[in-house]
Amino acid sequence: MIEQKGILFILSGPSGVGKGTVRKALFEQSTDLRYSISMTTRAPREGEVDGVDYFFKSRDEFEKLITEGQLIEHAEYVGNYYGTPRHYVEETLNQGKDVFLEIEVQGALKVRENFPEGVFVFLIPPSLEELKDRIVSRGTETEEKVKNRLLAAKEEIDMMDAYDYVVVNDQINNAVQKVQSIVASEHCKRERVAHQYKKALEEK
Ligand SMILES: Nc1nc2c(ncn2[C@@H]2O[C@H](COP(=O)(O)OP(=O)(O)O)[C@@H](O)[C@H]2O)c(=O)[nH]1
Ligand SMILES: Nc1ncnc2c1ncn2[C@@H]1O[C@H](COP(=O)(O)OP(=O)(O)O)[C@@H](O)[C@H]1O
Repeated sequence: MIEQKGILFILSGPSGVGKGTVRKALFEQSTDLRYSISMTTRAPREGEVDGVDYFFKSRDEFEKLITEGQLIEHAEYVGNYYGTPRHYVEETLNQGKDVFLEIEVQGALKVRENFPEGVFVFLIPPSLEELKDRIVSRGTETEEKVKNRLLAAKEEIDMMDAYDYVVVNDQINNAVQKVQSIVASEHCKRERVAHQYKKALEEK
């Protein structure tokens, strides 16, 4: 048996850029990636299922998870906590399977501290005007909140340099294809297959 850890992929970017949309489209196609379902204190939206979209927690439960060190990272975002479960991510990577996180920017920067070998992908909008249109058309924010999110987005876009890859979300399918290319290219980079051949030859 060849022991090889899986790769941790992190998709991040400003609010409203389309992270959720791209992630869902990616997972609708066949992929070997394992999606890490986050914990949150936000209330479920219509149609959302506990354990599928998120693990929905009370604030007390969430704070307990933080103190127990059960989260790799957590962030407070628009009044709610969001966090990545440690056990699932570490266990899955140790089984040699790739894990995919879709999280906001503060959390992604924290993941980088613990998983420097992770692959960080930053999703950007084709333009700030387009980002504004997407946030407005989603219809989940008041005018004031749209303004705040755009201000935050400008600061977040400045953090682009901290990432390994930048993907422009012009068309969903283009963005999904680019993410898939990144996954493929990272596999080649780490020479998983080459490594396996080498090992197999050594064992002969
Ligand atoms: N830091 C962090 N952010 C997360 C996590 N899970 C989801 N998010 C981000 O939290 C933000 C809010 O998500 P959500 O409430 O589902 O609303 P959305 O804005 O419609 O995607 C999005 O930017 C998600 O990418 C997590 O585990 N940690
Ligand atoms: N490539 C795209 N072209 C047009 N609209 C998009 C695209 N990607 C996402 N959207 C729309 O933009 C809005 C924000 O997307 P969402 O996935 O909720 O963003 P995020 O998860 O980054 O906050 C949604 O209404 C979504 O349908």
